[in-house]
Amino acid sequence: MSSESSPLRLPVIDFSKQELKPGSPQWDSAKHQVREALEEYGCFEASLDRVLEVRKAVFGALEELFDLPLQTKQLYVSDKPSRGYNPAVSGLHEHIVIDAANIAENIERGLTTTLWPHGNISFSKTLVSCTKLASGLEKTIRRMILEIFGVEKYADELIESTNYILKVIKYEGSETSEPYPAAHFDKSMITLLYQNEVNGLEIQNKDGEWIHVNPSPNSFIVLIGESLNVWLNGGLSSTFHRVIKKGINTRYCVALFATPRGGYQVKVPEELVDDKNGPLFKPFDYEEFWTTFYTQAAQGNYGYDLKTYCSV
Ligand SMILES: O=C(O)CCC(=O)C(=O)O
Ligand SMILES: [Fe+2]
Repeated sequence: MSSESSPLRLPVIDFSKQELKPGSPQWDSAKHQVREALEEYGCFEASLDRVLEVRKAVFGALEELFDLPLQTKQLYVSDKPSRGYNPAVSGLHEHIVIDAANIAENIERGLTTTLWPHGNISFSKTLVSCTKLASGLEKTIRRMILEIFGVEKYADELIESTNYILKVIKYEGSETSEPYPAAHFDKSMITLLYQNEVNGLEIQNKDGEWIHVNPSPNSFIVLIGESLNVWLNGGLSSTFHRVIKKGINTRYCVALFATPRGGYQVKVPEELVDDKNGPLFKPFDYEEFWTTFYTQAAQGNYGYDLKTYCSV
């Protein structure tokens, strides 16, 4: 297995067309490309021209946010673990995680007025529009994937039981080549990433090669998480990825994790199970998994994964 970054480009699939409606020729063509990209790379770039209208504002807003004094950023707390403000890890990486970010109020009142008590309308508007674009795109992609597996009848139920978690990340300039985060699978169903011009993300293809991702300014990077892998009874691999940021420029990234909502039982559909292929996973509740995850982590087991948690 090579650990070198390869100059390969991820497939780019265009989602900009307004008439992208299920059943239309444009839809079927994009769906076909999604299938091929996932088979080959387990990942792709989804281009959405509308995001260019907010690009400058998004990274301006992130800069404004992370430039706030530490004491101000620390005011944004959450009663759920790993949500809220997380200070710089080894001085290089800090992030803020917002739960149920598709509800505008959680950004407008939950985040913005905590950080700017007198309000900051342009910050809220920018983050809300970016989240709207990303969650809309995620729904389209998820529906296509369900169609590919012939289980689209579950699309509404699955999408309605989604918690969209927004994570905004700053990677400080440094010359280190240590991966952070280290190689991992996301636990989400699908993750969408939108970054500034500073690269660093690498994804591993099915041959074990690390591909250095160099996305276009109008592209979201689409990753498959472990929840979707489990729900499809192992039918789709999740994307193994890491970040190695080189150079002194600051990298900003917006990550939208589409995760199952707590209280919803994620269960492999009966259509994906037959006499030959039994269910590989037991039904699970995403938030209960995290409770076990943190218990394991407290005992020193940091690599506990969702597939281990719910495998039959
Ligand atoms: O910054 C990135 O591009 C990816 C971050 C990531 O993988 C994560 O937060 O799970
Ligand atoms: Fe990740």
